[in-house]
Amino acid sequence: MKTLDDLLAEGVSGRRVLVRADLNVPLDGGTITDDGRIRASLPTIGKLAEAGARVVVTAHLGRPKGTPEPKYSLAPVAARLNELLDATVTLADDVVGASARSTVEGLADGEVALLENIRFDARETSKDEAERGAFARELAALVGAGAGPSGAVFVSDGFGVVHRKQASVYDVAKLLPAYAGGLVLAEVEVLRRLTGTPDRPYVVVLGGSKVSDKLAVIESLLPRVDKLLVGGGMCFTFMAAEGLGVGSSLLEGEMIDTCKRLLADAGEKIMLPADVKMADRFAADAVTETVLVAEMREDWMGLDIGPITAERYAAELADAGTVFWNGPMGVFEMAPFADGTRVVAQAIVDSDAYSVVGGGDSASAVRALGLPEGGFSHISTGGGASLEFLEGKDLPGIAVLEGHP
Ligand SMILES: Nc1ncnc2c1ncn2[C@@H]1O[C@H](COP(=O)(O)OP(=O)(O)O)[C@@H](O)[C@H]1O
Ligand SMILES: O=C(OP(=O)(O)O)[C@H](O)COP(=O)(O)O
Repeated sequence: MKTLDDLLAEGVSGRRVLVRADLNVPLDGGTITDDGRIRASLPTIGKLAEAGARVVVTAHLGRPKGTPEPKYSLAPVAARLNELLDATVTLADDVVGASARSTVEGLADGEVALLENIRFDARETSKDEAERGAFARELAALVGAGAGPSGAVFVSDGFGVVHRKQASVYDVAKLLPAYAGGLVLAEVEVLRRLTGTPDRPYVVVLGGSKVSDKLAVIESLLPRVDKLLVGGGMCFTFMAAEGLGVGSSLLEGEMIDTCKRLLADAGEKIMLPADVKMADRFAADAVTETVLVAEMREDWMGLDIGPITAERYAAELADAGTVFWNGPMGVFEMAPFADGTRVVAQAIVDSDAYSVVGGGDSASAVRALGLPEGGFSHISTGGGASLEFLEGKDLPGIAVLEGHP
């Protein structure tokens, strides 16, 4: 795999470099509530700009449906990048259209362009390879796909998206000389430690809201771990599989049978909540009640694990040798539903385990709840990406850099 250092050694002055970054930060309206992913992307973009490259950054924000939507504009991200980088950053109004072309054309050496949200074009995430390929060709053409030592190149630095077989992550890497960025390399190096022979017990904590993505990972992860603690939006599909009513909590109906099978196969390995904090609506000032899981209210939703559960999970974590945590235990962004995440995160900090936290929102929770970042061995920018890496899977965005897509 060729790396950013190889590219810098070749020389990038005056060359156009397309960088795929993961700048998918949490927003409250137009305000970035945690800029961790932007900061994590600075070294690669900064080194390229400093070396005189004309840097074209591409990234996504949220999950728009393949058309421009103002609330998913990268404008707040461009503004933050401008503040943090020692280089001028210009945001194009579109992805590969007239604005993108003129912005890229207008770049001087050492300047940075940010293309609008790459997911404003439906071809980015298409399952149809030909469609994705056509889009990737437009992206490559934008930076001018000329071969040779002065030609355009691609740097893959969005670790949080390397598990996605998408045009700007995967297909474009086949069209331009492709290099692994510093962030991707650093993340992979740390996570390798967890795929080798992790210190036991190896405890994985799973929560968050990307339920179907993550349920799919559990099957291959289970044989590798000693305990799986489930919380967040993840737990209700398991509870439904146990025959419990979960009210209007997050539920992945199509995965109930999978959860039944996982529970039957895993025995004691999977731990589920004993109690849940429910709310009458999804709001910080909702009416709340903490109930045992057998007593969940029909028209209410579970927005946090309860205190009995949090203490049980904390006790498991206290003795762990290795911990991987992805996904908040509740809707920590609203104070009444932050306790479960706080208790679990604090237990990880207090343990002597080698601990990795992964995911945009999980990392943001660590900072928002005031936990010491140094209390974790590593804070990864990727949740789904690190989970799939730990499964032992070949991630498309990395395999393509290694030349065996
Ligand atoms: N019980 C729940 N119901 C709905 N959403 C939840 C629940 N628990 C946690 N969440 C939400 O999950 C989101 C994070 O999920 P996810 O994207 O999977 O995590 P990460 O970004 O760390 O990988 C948070 O914004 C949080 O509000
Ligand atoms: O936020 C992300 O992943 P994560 O929530 O698993 O950490 C990445 O930006 C990938 O986003 P996606 O899951 O919409 O492809």
